Amino acid sequence: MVALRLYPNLYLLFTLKSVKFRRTFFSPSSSILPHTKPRFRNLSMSAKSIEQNDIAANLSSTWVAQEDSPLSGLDDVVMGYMFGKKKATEVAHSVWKHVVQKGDAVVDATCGNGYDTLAMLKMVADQSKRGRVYGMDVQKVAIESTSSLLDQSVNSDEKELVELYSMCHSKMEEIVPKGVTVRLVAFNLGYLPGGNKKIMTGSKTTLLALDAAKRILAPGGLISIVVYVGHPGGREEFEAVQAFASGLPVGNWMCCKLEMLNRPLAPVLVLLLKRKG
Ligand SMILES: C[S@@+](CC[C@H](N)C(=O)[O-])C[C@H]1O[C@@H](n2cnc3c(N)ncnc32)[C@H](O)[C@@H]1O
Repeated sequence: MVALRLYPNLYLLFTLKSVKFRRTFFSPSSSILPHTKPRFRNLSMSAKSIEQNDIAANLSSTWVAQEDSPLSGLDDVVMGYMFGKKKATEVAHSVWKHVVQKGDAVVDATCGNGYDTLAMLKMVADQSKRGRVYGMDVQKVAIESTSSLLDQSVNSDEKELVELYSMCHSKMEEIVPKGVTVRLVAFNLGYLPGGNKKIMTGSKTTLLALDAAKRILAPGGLISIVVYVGHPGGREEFEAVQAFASGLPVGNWMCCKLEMLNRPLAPVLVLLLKRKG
């Protein structure tokens, strides 16, 4: 039930898009994520303010998944993104949480300062010590930065689950042992924040790495790519990623992107889900 007072078009459009996102991308009937069963406690909303931010706050507090739902939290972060309050990387982390399980092996293809590596480690680490994060970056300084962030943030048992390599991600198959089930390969493209902006990912190696990721990814797994279009070469790289994603066979892959249409320089999140066999 939706109570419309002011800005009815905006309100209604938002609601329909949210439903569409949930039903198409995380359809409970989908074969890729059988453990996802979205159940929503309360779909009723009331617009008490004419301010867009108030509407956003209203929506996020009322349109919530049940705490025991595997999709708990994802709606809020997607709505936060739509209202300019959450970044593409935050949406990416939230999606990862719904795909990655404790004990999984995952790959951080662009470690940078280690924030993604740390987020992945938290998702896979448990008492069993089976989880693994394979992280890589072409820059040694990035690997050092990642290692230092892990030292500050996790205990030595958890850190042991991470393997860091100073190398190009196009060679990821050389470090992930054959037979390991990789649930997530994540790319956060571009240059190292606070580092040398001339050293950045490029279309050619990114495409090679995406091909490698495709080969090592387990059915039901996810390739997540945050693409920055605002720097020189960024738009071309985005187009290469988009062409790669568009060419994946629909029988085996579900591919989508999250893009701000009226902020052409904002990062774009591209998600490639490999269907289960
Ligand atoms: C935007 S940063 C990654 C941010 C990082 N994930 C984080 O959480 O801080 C992009 C990184 O990609 C790295 N990079 C560039 N080309 C690469 C390549 N061919 N293989 C692996 N890493 C690469 C850069 O050195 C840079 O550190």
